[in-house]
Amino acid sequence: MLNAENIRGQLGTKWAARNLIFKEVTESTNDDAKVLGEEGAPHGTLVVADVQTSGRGSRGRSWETPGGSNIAMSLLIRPTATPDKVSVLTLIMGLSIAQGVEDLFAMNEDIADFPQIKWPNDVVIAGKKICGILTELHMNNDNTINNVVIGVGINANMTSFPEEIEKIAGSIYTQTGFKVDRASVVAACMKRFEENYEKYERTYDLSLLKEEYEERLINRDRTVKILDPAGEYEAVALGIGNDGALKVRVSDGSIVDINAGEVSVRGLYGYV
Ligand SMILES: Nc1ncnc2c1ncn2[C@@H]1O[C@H](COP(=O)(O)OP(=O)(O)OP(=O)(O)O)[C@@H](O)[C@H]1O
Ligand SMILES: O=C(O)CCCC[C@@H]1SC[C@@H]2NC(=O)N[C@@H]21
Repeated sequence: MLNAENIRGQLGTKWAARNLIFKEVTESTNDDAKVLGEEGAPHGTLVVADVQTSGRGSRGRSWETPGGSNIAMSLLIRPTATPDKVSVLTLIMGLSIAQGVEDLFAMNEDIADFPQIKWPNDVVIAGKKICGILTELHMNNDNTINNVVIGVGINANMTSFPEEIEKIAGSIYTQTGFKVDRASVVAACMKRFEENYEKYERTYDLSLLKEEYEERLINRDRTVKILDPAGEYEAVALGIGNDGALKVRVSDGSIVDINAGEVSVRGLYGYV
């Protein structure tokens, strides 16, 4: 069962999620974390909800978190870095979720498909997205960072999806056949995030995490379609840079950096 007591009981972290706020129902945990940030909540504060009624996705889209089966959570971080070093945190969270979910299944030989990452931060199991991440930066008036809210929606045990997302979305359960204890998922992912964040803090980039990220990069060595507002083109994904950009080889043979934001990346024959 997803509640504060069960999460706390399994939490092996020093600071991540140590200040834990659990809500049965909320509009958006990203908005809750933003308010807590304004009120001075500490680094590592985590808001978790069972039901989210106005969940926000990327590009102004909505995000479904029906009760009883999924996880909506937002982690408040207070990085002592400049704003240009913050965008990699969203990739670091994607990596942490993939690792945390895998940790739960590490001993289970029946599970063939372990979590991968579709750049920049969608966590994918057996070709379907089981997690989306929405990171929001909150600044002070003097252009320094006040806090960063990393919002994570994990489809844990959900079995039916709205028609519009049926082809793309799945849950840990639909993709592995195993029902997961949501409190364990939260604890495992927070543990991984804490370890990864401490590596990030040594360089403020991905140099110490790039290899682990690239091992899970589903786009690697594949031809992808780059959906640039200026036009679509195909390229071969090679890996990532320390700044989180996707490195691709374009048709003239040169290597180009793709930055997350305006640009989307798709497989040639579908989502991945
Ligand atoms: N629980 C859910 N699981 C998966 N997708 C969901 C869920 N709820 C809503 N969605 C929506 O499904 C769509 C998934 O789209 P998709 O992952 O392809 O795009 P994206 O990652 O937001 O952006 P990009 O175009 O950069 O890939 C989004 O519109 C997302 O908001
Ligand atoms: O579209 C995406 O892929 C990103 C989805 C992010 C959803 C999470 S759920 C918890 C947090 N609160 C929100 O309103 N959105 C994020």
